[in-house]
Amino acid sequence: MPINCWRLTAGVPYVSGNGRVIHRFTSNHVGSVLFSHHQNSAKHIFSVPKFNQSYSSSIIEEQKNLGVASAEPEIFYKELDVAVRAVQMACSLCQRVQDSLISKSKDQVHSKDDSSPVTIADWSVQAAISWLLSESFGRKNVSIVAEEDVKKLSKADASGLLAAVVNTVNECLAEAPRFGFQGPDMALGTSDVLEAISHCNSSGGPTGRFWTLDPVDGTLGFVRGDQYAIALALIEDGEVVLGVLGCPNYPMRKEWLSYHHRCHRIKTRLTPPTSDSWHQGLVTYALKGSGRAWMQPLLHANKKFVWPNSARPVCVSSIDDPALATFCEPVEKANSSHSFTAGLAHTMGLRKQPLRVYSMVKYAAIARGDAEIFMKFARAGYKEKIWDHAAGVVIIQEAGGVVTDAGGHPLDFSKGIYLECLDRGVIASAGAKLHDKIIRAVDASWDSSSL
Ligand SMILES: Nc1ncnc2c1ncn2[C@@H]1O[C@H](COP(=O)(O)O)[C@@H](OP(=O)(O)O)[C@H]1O
Ligand SMILES: [Mg+2]
Repeated sequence: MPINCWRLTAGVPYVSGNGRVIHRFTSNHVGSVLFSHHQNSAKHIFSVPKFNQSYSSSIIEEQKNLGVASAEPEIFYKELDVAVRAVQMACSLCQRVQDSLISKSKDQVHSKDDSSPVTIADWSVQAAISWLLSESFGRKNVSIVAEEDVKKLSKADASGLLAAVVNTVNECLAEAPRFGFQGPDMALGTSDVLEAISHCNSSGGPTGRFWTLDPVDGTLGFVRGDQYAIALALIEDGEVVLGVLGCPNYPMRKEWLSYHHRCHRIKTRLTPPTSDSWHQGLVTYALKGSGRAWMQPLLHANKKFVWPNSARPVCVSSIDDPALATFCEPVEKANSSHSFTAGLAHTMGLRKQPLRVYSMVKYAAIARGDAEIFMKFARAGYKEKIWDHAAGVVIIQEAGGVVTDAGGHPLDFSKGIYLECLDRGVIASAGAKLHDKIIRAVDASWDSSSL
């Protein structure tokens, strides 16, 4: 018998120190733990982390009340709980940095070796989430594939930048108790922050459990004061088992998605927020196999996070007539061919203007029913990264939608950091009928395209 399984007995609840039921194993769970390769998962669940357990138990109860999960995905409740609260914290961090970018100077935007933009928010979110996951589950149990590394931060001339990152991480972690985490005993030092960022150096693969993190997806949108997302997913044996997307500027009304963020702010002022605080930003999430996806508003300043934090289920659109459907795509034509999608739209009879939005907010838009189709066709040779899709894929699927490559195959998260073998592009849609039409249209147009 694998270590740590001695506590497992079918049907017997594990009761936390405060007497609340944390986890009730069914015989299936015993089986899945005993016979999976992940003996650590038992330890993972039963170890007493440096983490407020009342949140763990309350998510289970609240999620059951909300009907989020049937029996099977129960095993990932704690991971989901931690992931949602960590992404909430990251949203708060990013909002502060974006506000300062907009109101102060643009010299806070830096270039990576590949010339793509990066800001202190990218490194700070990666450090903060890495630290929170390690504190919650134990450092050696946490493997993360993430976008940023410390190359630029470690250069001799980057001391100011590094100090700003350390400061931002500590500001964020100072808020940990509000989100149900125990913060660090004392402020993290430079080496702690660099270590937390570098810890995200997993390269994924077909077996085992690892997180994917895009700390600021759509950095271009972020620095332009527009849409961006924080994307965290958990992958086990190549399958995405949970996804969380923080969308701090996701507007209440879908029409506002295509406006510049400044315009959205003006609109928000014109239409005052309602009492349930959905006016700006949300976190959307799903557990694989639960048949439900959820969204909840960002936590208001000074409020304490309490599940379910006004969560509501989200569902894809029921529109299956292309003439009524909206498709969304990247803002930058360098990231996806606008001319190819315009041709597809024409072939399929899509009449509406495309909704062009930065980042994985597009996945949230499909899951919430604000648009029916998302298409991305990158230039030949570009390899999609797993952190740019994992969280969004499971959220759309659990909200009732479909995500495949252009050949109709599921995206394969088991091949390392890239979506290797991706056939031409990524397609997400609200349902099978629309999906089939897109795939047929791609087949009909591909050979005459320049892609
Ligand atoms: N040439 C390219 N082709 C396709 N995708 C690209 C690209 N260059 C960057 N990207 C990816 O597109 C993401 C932005 O998505 P979108 O274009 O939908 O806003 C980027 O995420 P980051 O901003 O996290 O680097 C990056 O991963
Ligand atoms: Mg990205």
